Amino acid sequence: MTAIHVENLTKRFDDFTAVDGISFTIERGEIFGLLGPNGAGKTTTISMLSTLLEPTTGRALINGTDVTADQDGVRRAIGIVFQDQSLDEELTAWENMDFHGRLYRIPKDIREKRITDLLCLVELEERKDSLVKTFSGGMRRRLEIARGLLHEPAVLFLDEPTLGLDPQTRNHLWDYIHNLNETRGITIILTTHYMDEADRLCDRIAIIDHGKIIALDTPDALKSRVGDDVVTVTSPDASRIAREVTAPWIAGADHHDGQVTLRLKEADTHITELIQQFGENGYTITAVSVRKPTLEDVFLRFTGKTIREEEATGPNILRMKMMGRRH
Ligand SMILES: Nc1ncnc2c1ncn2[C@@H]1O[C@H](COP(=O)(O)OP(=O)(O)OP(=O)(O)O)[C@@H](O)[C@H]1O
Repeated sequence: MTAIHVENLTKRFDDFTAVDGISFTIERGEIFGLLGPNGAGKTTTISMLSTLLEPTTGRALINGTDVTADQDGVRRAIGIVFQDQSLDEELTAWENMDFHGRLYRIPKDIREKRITDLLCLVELEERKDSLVKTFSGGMRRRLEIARGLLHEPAVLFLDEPTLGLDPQTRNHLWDYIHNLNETRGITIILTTHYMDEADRLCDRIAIIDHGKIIALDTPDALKSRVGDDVVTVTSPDASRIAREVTAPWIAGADHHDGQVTLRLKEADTHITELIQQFGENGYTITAVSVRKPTLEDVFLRFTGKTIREEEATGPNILRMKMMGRRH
């Protein structure tokens, strides 16, 4: 059964195209990740899917309901947790939940039971009467997730769910999200620019760059598309190495940041031969590391850039500054 169907969805802000004709389908019960650098178009995409922004062109259906034609219908079917915290600091955890439940006109007895259940689910039941302003970042995120689930949505949107949280809290939140999906069968669509988050949580991932989907598949399939092992060489001669080193067992090379990333078939067998070639050609080598491919390599493979280089590009930073965004 299809939970989300997106066809040629596009969003333009004046002459700037933030989301550029993307199409994909998400099945019920999937955890689907939109992965990409800052400014890639992830938030704009889920803002359109959750009716907060009107698409410029294209179509999106949530549980069969069109996001433009029936906004109320879509809003009933979804829960949203956005990057910017939207809890009322001066209210308690319980009051924040209760207020949300009233907005959705959930009858009192059902509302109270669900609030109790959800506060237990996110392990905040003992703090239900504490003011939100006394909560840590992780506790606030958990409360927001609980609140997003109060009207029992079929689809939950999480925009950068662990942004700015410490690694331990991030790990905890991943467990909650996973658990939610397993026990309640909720379809989850999340945006992230953390590779490890996407890898660990998502059934499938769409990698977005400059408003376009550049790859879409399961994390394992994406990594296997990069194929082979990854050898990273740090060297002042990085660009020469990328150009000059060839062998039948080298599947490709990318040069970035004073490093060369070589994709090797069976690195264990060929690494000595490779290092020998470096010596013969007189390259200066500072460090060599060998590992299995990650989603970062997938991004590099499809865009020719690392996600960090992408984040640091001038136009993105300028555009965000002009918009007064916090990134
Ligand atoms: N209201 C707007 N007006 C003009 N440009 C916008 C607007 N909203 C977003 N953009 C631009 O559209 C592009 C995509 O932004 P979006 O927030 O969707 O990216 P993102 O992938 O979610 O990044 P982040 O990780 O920073 O949230 C960015 O270049 C952004 O500056």
